[in-house]
Amino acid sequence: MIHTRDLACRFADGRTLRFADVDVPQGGTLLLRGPSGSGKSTWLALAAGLLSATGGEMVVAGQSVGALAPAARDAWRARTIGFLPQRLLLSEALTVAGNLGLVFFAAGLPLDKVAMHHTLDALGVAHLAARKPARLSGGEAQRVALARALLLRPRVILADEPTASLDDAACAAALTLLRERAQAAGATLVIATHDARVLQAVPGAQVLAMRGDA
Ligand SMILES: Nc1ncnc2c1ncn2[C@@H]1O[C@H](COP(=O)(O)OP(=O)(O)OP(=O)(O)O)[C@@H](O)[C@H]1O
Repeated sequence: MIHTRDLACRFADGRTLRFADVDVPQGGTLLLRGPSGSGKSTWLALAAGLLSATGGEMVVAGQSVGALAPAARDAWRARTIGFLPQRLLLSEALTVAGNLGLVFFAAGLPLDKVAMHHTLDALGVAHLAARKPARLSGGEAQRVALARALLLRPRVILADEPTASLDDAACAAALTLLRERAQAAGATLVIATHDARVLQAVPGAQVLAMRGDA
């Protein structure tokens, strides 16, 4: 679940973004919509505890994010949030398995090779475990990044522009995959997008429309 009240973020230069309240039940889907610069990435960073709100409250998976001390926030994020960034940020120096292994390291958990295999297998990419990211297709790399986001069964999945630069067929496939996997895990799904196709492809989702009134 995600719940916000009077959420605001003031930057060092004095500009302030204010966000409308949301109440998303566990397992629900929220679309963050708005033009470039309207605050979608900022909202995601607040939800992940990567940025601190300067006003209001944000509760994610039962935790008031602002109430966590920085070190506790890192551990909480690693165990609670699955992040699918726009640029997938796979380490080119590591294999697919190595990239997934970093998730356990970040969460302070022992490596679980069985969970890694199951998660990759559920996304149809277990056979790529020994490959380096440079040898993956765009679609394969996105599945690997999604596997990395889902690995610890996060309560919340944050996806930043997951359909940017995808053609219509790939866009539909990516959204179906994202929703299916979120549903299977019972995770709350947040998709930040300015892609009009996403709104049609995710009927019934809550929408937070941002105007960018910084
Ligand atoms: N550190 C910062 N200091 C000052 N202003 C900032 C800072 N970070 C972001 N902003 C401003 O806040 C606004 C929202 O930025 P944000 O990246 O959240 O928008 P966005 O909707 O994700 O954009 P895009 O779709 O282009 O990624 C923009 O006007 C941006 O310039």
